[in-house]
Order: sequence, then C-alpha cells, then structure tokens
Amino acid sequence: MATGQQSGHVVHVSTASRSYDVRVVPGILDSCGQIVRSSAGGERAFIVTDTNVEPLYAARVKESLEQEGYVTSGFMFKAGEASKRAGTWASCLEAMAEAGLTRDDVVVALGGGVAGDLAGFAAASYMRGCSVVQVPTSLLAMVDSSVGGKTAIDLEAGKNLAGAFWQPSAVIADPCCLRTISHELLTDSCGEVIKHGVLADPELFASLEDRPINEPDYEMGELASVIARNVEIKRDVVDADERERGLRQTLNLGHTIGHAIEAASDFELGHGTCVAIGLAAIARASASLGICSQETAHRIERVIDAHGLYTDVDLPHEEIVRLAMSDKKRHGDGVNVVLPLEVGKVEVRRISMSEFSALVDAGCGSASCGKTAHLTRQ
Ligand SMILES: NC(=O)c1ccc[n+]([C@@H]2O[C@H](COP(=O)([O-])OP(=O)(O)OC[C@H]3O[C@@H](n4cnc5c(N)ncnc54)[C@H](O)[C@@H]3O)[C@@H](O)[C@H]2O)c1
Ligand SMILES: O=C(O)C(=O)C[C@@H](O)[C@H](O)[C@H](O)COP(=O)(O)O
Ligand SMILES: [Zn+2]
Repeated sequence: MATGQQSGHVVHVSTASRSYDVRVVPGILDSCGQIVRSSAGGERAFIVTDTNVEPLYAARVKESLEQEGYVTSGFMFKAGEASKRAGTWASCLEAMAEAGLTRDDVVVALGGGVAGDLAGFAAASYMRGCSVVQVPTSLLAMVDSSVGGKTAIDLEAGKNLAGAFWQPSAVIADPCCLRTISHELLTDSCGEVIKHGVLADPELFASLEDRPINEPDYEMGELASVIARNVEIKRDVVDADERERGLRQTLNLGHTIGHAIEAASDFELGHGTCVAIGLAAIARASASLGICSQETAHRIERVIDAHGLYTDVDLPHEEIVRLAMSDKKRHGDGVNVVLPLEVGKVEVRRISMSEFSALVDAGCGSASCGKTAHLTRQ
C-alpha cells in the first residue's frame, strides 16, 4: 500500500455475471495499479478520462499502473454530458485499437459518471468485451454509476438509449478526489444520495436531514462511510437483479421525470439535480394520490432544498410527458414509475400514458418549498 492511504471500506458485489470489490479508501488512488493487476490482469491498461480529470489525476494513475508493469495509453474527451455520444465512443474504440489493446487487456475508467458510462460501454463492445476497472472521481460516480455495470451513451432521442450491462472487475473510489470538486458539482451528486435514502434507508435519510452531505465540515473518514453505505444499498439491489427485471427498477426513482428534465435542459442541468427534481415531483404526485403521506413528500422536498437542489422545474408538462415517453422504461403505451410509499420504501407501477400525464400535472409546478429551476434552453 502506498503511504498516505487510510483505512476504509470494502463492499463486495456479487451479480449473476461477475463478482468484484468496491474499495472506498481515502488515498487509495496511488495503489490503483495493484488492484487493477490483481483483479483484471493483462499487459496493457487504457485510461479513459475527461479534460477536467486528466490534469488532476491521470499521472498518478498512470504511474501506479506502470509500477505494476502495465504498458499504458489512453483517450481523453471533452468533459461533460455532451461527450456521452456515439462519436466519442467510436473515437475511443479506434484509440483502443491503435494502442494495440487485446481482449485480455484492461480499460481504466477515470472520472465521473460520463467517463464511467462511456469507458464501460467501450470496454463492453471492444472485441466483444474486455475488462474495465472503474475509478470514480465524482461523488455521483462513487455512490452510484461505478457500481452495478450499467454502461451507456445517449442518443438524439434520449438518455442512455444505447449501452450494455458490463460489470467492472473492480471499483476503486478515493474520497480524497472530492477535494477538487466544486461545491456546485458536489451538490448535483447529492440527488442520487437522497434517492438511495428514500428508496432503502430511513437512517441515511434522517442523517441527511440532520446534516446535508455537501456541507464543508465532513471529514474524509465520514465521507468514506456515507459513500460505502450508498454502495451497499445499490449492491443489495444489483446482486438480486442485475438485469433490471424487477427490483433494480427501483433505482430509477426520480428518473422518469428526471431524465426528461435533463434532456429538456439540453444537459444544462446535471443528472443529480434532475433526479432530485424528479424525486420531489413524484413524491408530491404520490402524496396527492394518497400513495404516500403529505409529511413524507414534505420531508423529501425539505431535504432536497436543504442540499441546495431545486425542488421543481418551470417546464410545460406536455414536454415532460413527451420526453419521458422516449425513455427505456416505456412499455407499449405505458411507462414504469417508481413511487415512494414512505421514506425507505418504494413501489414500481406500470401506468398508462394518461396516468403518467396526470402524475406530472400533480407533481410538477406544485412545490411547497425550495427553488424552481428555470431553463434557458427550451
Ligand atoms: N451507470 C449508472 O448506473 C449511472 C448512475 C448514475 C448516473 N449515471 C450517469 O452519470 C453521469 C453523471 O455523472 P457525473 O455527475 O459524475 O458527471 P460527469 O462525469 O460529467 O462529472 C461532472 C463534472 O465533474 C468533473 N469532475 C469529476 N471528478 C472530478 C474531480 N475529482 N475534481 C474535479 N472535477 C471533477 C468532470 O470533469 C465533469 O465536468 C450521467 O451521464 C448519468 O447518466 C450513470
Ligand atoms: O443502476 C441503475 O439501475 C440505475 O438506475 C441508477 C441510475 O441512477 C442511473 O442514472 C441509470 O443510468 C439510469 O438507468 P437507465 O436505465 O434509466 O438509463
Ligand atoms: Zn441516476
């Protein structure tokens, strides 16, 4: 172990297709080569990262990989959701081929959820599949996107419409990487943390009510514990249902409306921010239909507001419905929605388009507290 590494958490994931460890350890980045070596093997390591993360962390990752005997190369893309597209994915594949990567080699996804989803899909499709190790550097990627094997790119028609289930060989999360994240980006990631509390953990939710996770006084050890708890919540779901036949659909809480808002904003709003708005909206809609109590909906809105996230959006309801209907969760004329019953308990229902439209009418534009997002690009 490199000096500077503190004790942390190891969460074991065991899905139908692959088992692996998620290590959440402050300072672990400098030991990533050892973990890649023992979990994925191979001779070449191909680092996929973005233009913000590359100057911050790529040299340390490269050095650690080379110390383990890897021949390194890589691909860097312009930071942001706009890069999670077919063109970037194809360029990444070409760069992998040019670097001489074989299917025994390993892709190292270094960055936020965009790097993880893009690199994961490149690994899944290169020579019909090579190993990937996820090295998440945003809070969202540590608590959510690096775990569970969903990889994807966006299409013109919507978010994550092309992709594959492709589990990593290991996940290496160093919470010290969060020191270089802006408060705004940290706040955006909180949307998924709040989602996990609502869907599975009243204790986590109550701790977020007491002390928002984006407050500056969190120590590294405390952050590592919260990240590891989120990973356990997601692990419990993906272990039981890797391919989203049933239980995994619950991880989409807040996303049916959230993805629509994300697309409508032309990705001006971050993923976590849109999930938080979608979560507040579906909670209000559920309360108005008697599916959850008004108090539950208010608690959800209040905790979202306490993290500095929006609780509502100023967007025509028809636009939200239209965009949600191009989501993967659409089935025939209906769509799956995840409804909060109480904090820690949710239910998935398949509803018709007109029922979904009624939910949007009940949940959007009806916030009882917090800020409303006004989109500039509509
Ligand atoms: N696969 C999944 O299960 C899953 C789950 C949730 C979200 N997602 C996807 O993840 C994406 C959102 O992830 P995200 O919020 O991490 O976005 P992102 O990858 O764009 O990262 C956000 C910004 O933070 C920067 N950044 C990342 N780490 C940094 C660091 N340590 N210091 C400084 N800057 C840093 C990035 O360069 C980027 O500008 C969306 O595309 C979403 O669809 C996927
Ligand atoms: O891992 C999952 O399953 C999730 O649903 C996690 C979500 O936070 C994530 O945004 C996911 O990409 C959304 O799934 P999608 O299938 O609707 O793209
Ligand atoms: Zn999400």
